[in-house]
Amino acid sequence: MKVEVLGCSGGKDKNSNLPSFLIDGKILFDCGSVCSSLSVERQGDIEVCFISHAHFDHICDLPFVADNLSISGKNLRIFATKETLKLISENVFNGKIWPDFRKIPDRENPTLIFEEVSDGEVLKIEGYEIEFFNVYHTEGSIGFIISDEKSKLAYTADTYQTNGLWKKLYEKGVKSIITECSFPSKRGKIAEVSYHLSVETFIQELKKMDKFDNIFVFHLKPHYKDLIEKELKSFDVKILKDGEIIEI
Ligand SMILES: Nc1ncnc2c1ncn2[C@@H]1O[C@@H]2COP(=O)(O)O[C@H]2[C@H]1O
Repeated sequence: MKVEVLGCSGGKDKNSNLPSFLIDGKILFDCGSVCSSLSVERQGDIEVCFISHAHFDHICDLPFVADNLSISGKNLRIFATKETLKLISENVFNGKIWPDFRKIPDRENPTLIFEEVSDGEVLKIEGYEIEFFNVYHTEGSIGFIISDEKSKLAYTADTYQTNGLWKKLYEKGVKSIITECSFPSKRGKIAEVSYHLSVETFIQELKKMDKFDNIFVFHLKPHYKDLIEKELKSFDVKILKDGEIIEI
C-alpha cells in the first residue's frame, strides 16, 4: 500500500500542508491539501474520499476538488458520519458559501455523493476493506482502518486520550497506525481543551501501543514542529513530513 502524504500538519503556513493522505492514488483520507499537491488530472483519479470530521483543516480543499471534478465531468463518493455530513452540508455546500455539488450538475448524477458511515461498519470498495471506528475528538469524529491483501493501516485522525482504542486496533490485526501529536508538553492545556494530544499525553498513549510495527505521527502545529521532534526523539515513532511517500 502506497501512502502519499499530501499534507500532515496541524496548521497552515508556507511550509505546512493540512491533512490529506492519498492511498494508491485513488483513496483519500481527509481533504485538507489536495489542490496544492495534485494536478486536476490526478484529482480526477480519486475514486472515494473518507472524511474524519468536519473541522476546517480536514475539509478545506473539498470545495475546490468538487469544482475541479465537476468541470472534468467526474464525481466523488464522500464517506463520513451523519454528524460530519450534516455539518458540511449546512455550512459549506449550502448554495451560499459554495455551490451545492450534491445537486450539480443534476440530482441524478451529482459531482459529490455523500454516504453515511458509523462505528463498526465495514465497506468493501475499490479492492480494499475499510472499517470505521469512533474517535474521541469533536462531534462525529471517526477513524478508518484500510486493508488490502498485504497490509492493514489505521488512521485515527485527530484524537484525545483514549481508553481501549489501541487494544481494539490490535485485535483487528492492525500493524501500522497514523495518529496525532499536535502540541509539545508545555502546551498541554490547549491540547486538552481542543481534544488533542500533547507530547506528554502522547507518551502515555504510546505505552499502550507497543504491539504496532509502525507508528506514524502527524498533525504537529507549525510553531512546534522542531520542539515536538526533539521531545519525541528517543521514542520509536516516525514523524511524517508533508510530501513524503510511505510504503506499508
Ligand atoms: N479552547 C481553545 N482555546 C484555544 N485554541 C483552541 C481551542 N479550541 C480549539 N483551538 C484551536 O483551534 C484549532 C482548530 O483545529 P485543531 O483541532 O487542529 O486545533 C485547534 C486548536 O489549535
